Amino acid sequence: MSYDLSLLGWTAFRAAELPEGTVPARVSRVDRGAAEVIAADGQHQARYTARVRRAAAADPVALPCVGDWVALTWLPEGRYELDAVLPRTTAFVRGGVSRTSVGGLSGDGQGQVLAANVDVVFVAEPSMHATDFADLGRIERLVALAWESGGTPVVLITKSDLFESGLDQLLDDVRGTAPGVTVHAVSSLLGDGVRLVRDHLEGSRTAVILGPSGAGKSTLVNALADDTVMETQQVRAADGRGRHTTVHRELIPLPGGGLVIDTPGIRRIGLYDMGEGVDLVFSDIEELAERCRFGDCGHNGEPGCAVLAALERGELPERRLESWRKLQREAAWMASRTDARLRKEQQNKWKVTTKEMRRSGRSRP
Ligand SMILES: Nc1nc2c(ncn2[C@@H]2O[C@H](COP(=O)(O)OP(=O)(O)OP(=O)(O)O)[C@@H](O)[C@H]2O)c(=O)[nH]1
Ligand SMILES: [Zn+2]
Repeated sequence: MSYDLSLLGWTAFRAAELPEGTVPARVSRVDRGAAEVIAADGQHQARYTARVRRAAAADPVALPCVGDWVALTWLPEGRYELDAVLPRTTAFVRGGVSRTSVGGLSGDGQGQVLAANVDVVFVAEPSMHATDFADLGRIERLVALAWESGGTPVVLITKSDLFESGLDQLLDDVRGTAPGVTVHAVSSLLGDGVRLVRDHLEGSRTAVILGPSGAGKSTLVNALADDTVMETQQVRAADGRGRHTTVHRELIPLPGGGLVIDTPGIRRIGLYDMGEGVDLVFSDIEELAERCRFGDCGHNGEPGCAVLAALERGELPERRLESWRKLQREAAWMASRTDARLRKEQQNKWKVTTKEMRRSGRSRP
């Protein structure tokens, strides 16, 4: 079995970063100490070299993850080893690392990368969920997370067939919630909008689908694949003892081109790590805030507050201001945690430096 890597998203840009004498491959799944990879000559299980293990011990962000492009080296005994993770263009990180670490493979020693090199982030929110309508607050949060990853968010209002009338009104509200983000209505059941979704994957782009349980994510992947990938992805593979174990495929190539990454971690991803993502989602409020009389206006009744004025004029929904406040608090809390860690790291670094100086007989400058 051979693979055309360009269909998996391999580009000349990435090829330029491949170390000489190594073979490129994309990670389709990770296990402890090894990854399943797809190379041009087929699928392999590749163990990590000492170099990769050392880097990961120093910072878990350096661990290979689903979607990574990696460099393999061929061993004389006839198997590949995974020797390097190529720079990531985007990354979903759990645990307090921001975009600055993407590509540089450096973090604060706490992060874990859930998926890498994701181009498109579909935020799936059902038009109706049990007896509730689409949750605009959840869309805001997931769109913020999408921006934070470095990928491009696209909001999908799923199960659009459950909405009789008023779908256009709902889509308008959603567009107001996520300025500058493409919004589609999708019904996998009727096939409505599925082509629009597929168009975002043109050029072998990689996507994830975020959204609550029951949003119709699996059904959508099936619709994209024109068959039941999600059922058939429970492929049975013989393990070393000849037993059959169920292997869940996490990097799913679609027949029409493009890939979807679907891992338990990505399914559970919630509200970690929002910094600049919040500002992008709430660009309307940020713009208003710039017109407040005081630069440090808290929008709590200060004179000349443009935010509250917009609220009074009915131009800014109360709900939206409240979600913004909530996200601001969460982002501040996340930042305080990260700052505490950074301070500690700085201290440790300083300790090492002074120790080295003492050893070399120099005193502090
Ligand atoms: N009416 C309607 N129902 C749908 C549609 N898409 C999915 N469903 C139904 O919604 C339910 C949940 O769909 P799933 O695809 O399993 O949802 P999911 O997001 O993958 O859920 P988790 O696996 O729990 O994360 C199933 O009963 C589907 O049949 C749709 O377009 N319209
Ligand atoms: Zn104000």
